[in-house]
Amino acid sequence: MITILNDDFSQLNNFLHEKSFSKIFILVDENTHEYCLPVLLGNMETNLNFEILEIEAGEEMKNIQTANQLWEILTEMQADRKALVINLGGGVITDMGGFVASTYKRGVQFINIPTTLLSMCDASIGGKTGIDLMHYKNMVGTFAFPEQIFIYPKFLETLPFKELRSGFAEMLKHGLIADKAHWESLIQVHKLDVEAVVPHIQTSMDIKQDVVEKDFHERNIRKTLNFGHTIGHSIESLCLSQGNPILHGEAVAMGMICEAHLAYLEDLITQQDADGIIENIQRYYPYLDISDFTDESITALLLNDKKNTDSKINFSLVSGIGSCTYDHQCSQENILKSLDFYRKLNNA
Ligand SMILES: NC(=O)c1ccc[n+]([C@@H]2O[C@H](COP(=O)([O-])OP(=O)(O)OC[C@H]3O[C@@H](n4cnc5c(N)ncnc54)[C@H](O)[C@@H]3O)[C@@H](O)[C@H]2O)c1
Ligand SMILES: O=C(O)C(=O)C[C@@H](O)[C@H](O)[C@H](O)COP(=O)(O)O
Ligand SMILES: [Zn+2]
Repeated sequence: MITILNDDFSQLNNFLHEKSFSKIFILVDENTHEYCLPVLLGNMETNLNFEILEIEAGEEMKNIQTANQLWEILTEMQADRKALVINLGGGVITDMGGFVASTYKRGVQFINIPTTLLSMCDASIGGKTGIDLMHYKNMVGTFAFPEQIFIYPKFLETLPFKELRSGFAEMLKHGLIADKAHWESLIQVHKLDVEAVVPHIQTSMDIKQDVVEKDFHERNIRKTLNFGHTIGHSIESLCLSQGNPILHGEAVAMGMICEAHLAYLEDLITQQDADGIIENIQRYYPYLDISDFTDESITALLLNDKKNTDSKINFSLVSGIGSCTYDHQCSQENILKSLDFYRKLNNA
């Protein structure tokens, strides 16, 4: 269940009163510790004891070493099965905290309080938890629903612009795969800021939730939420492995450009639709330099995508503005052409 919090956090306090948790563990990173934890603690009313678990910020932390440290801390603090983990942060915190909670003692309850646009609209919803493995994205994880998701849009007021723009990419994705009207209202945003995006959060949340309700375990339609991610994740992984991470939404924006062109090459959309998608994404996202990455290095990562079957790369590709296919196998020639298309945009 998703609740938009009032300024007094009463819905969160009611939730804490109604359930009989033994203790609370609040997971934050250094930034959400500074900007969001004081707001939470200033409004949280509970007689339960709580501990703060802090990790460094960034995708580089979303790995087994951090998970292990958190499992060890929970053990040392004698967290029992009635403990509650509160994930207060962006997608790194909700992915990591959900993973740690859903595996510790075979699962303790957790709630998500997302603090980035990306985690409000996407990462905190849907129960995909996980960590990266050898820079491969989200390779180890669980499907585990949070008990509740509490959204407090005012957290966005301290979010850096690049992070806001990163989250906007997942919102654009929601429009492209499922709701043309959402896409069309998003591309009316000329100045990307908190005021402009907040009115659109609910629609994005609804699209994500609706897809997840139909296919929690990603056996079919949930794969559409991966539009832009097949190529996007491979570039995100390569940047991460070079010690030069890019933001998830930046990778998804780049991936959506390649995959929109790929959808055109595969006769799924018209050139006009492909161009419209690409030009609009380019309005918000600067060109991402992929000149360091060879076709071979990108293909090697594509071959390990989680959607693959029988050693075949299965793409989720838009089939119009507001609709999306999945399990679409493309010719190798077209995949490479789509990368080449992106490289040439640098000089266009
Ligand atoms: N599980 C899913 O369904 C799902 C969906 C989309 C993305 N993801 C994952 O989410 C992650 C990206 O999430 P993200 O973009 O939220 O990144 P993030 O968690 O790294 O947060 C981005 C940055 O913003 C800071 N921050 C967070 N809230 C803040 C606030 N209110 N004010 C100031 N600074 C703040 C963080 O400390 C961090 O530096 C990736 O690992 C991606 O794979 C998961
Ligand atoms: O919820 C989903 O399903 C998604 O695919 C949402 C994506 O935006 C998100 O990045 C997710 O973490 C990707 O999952 P993965 O299974 O491709 O790692
Ligand atoms: Zn994503």
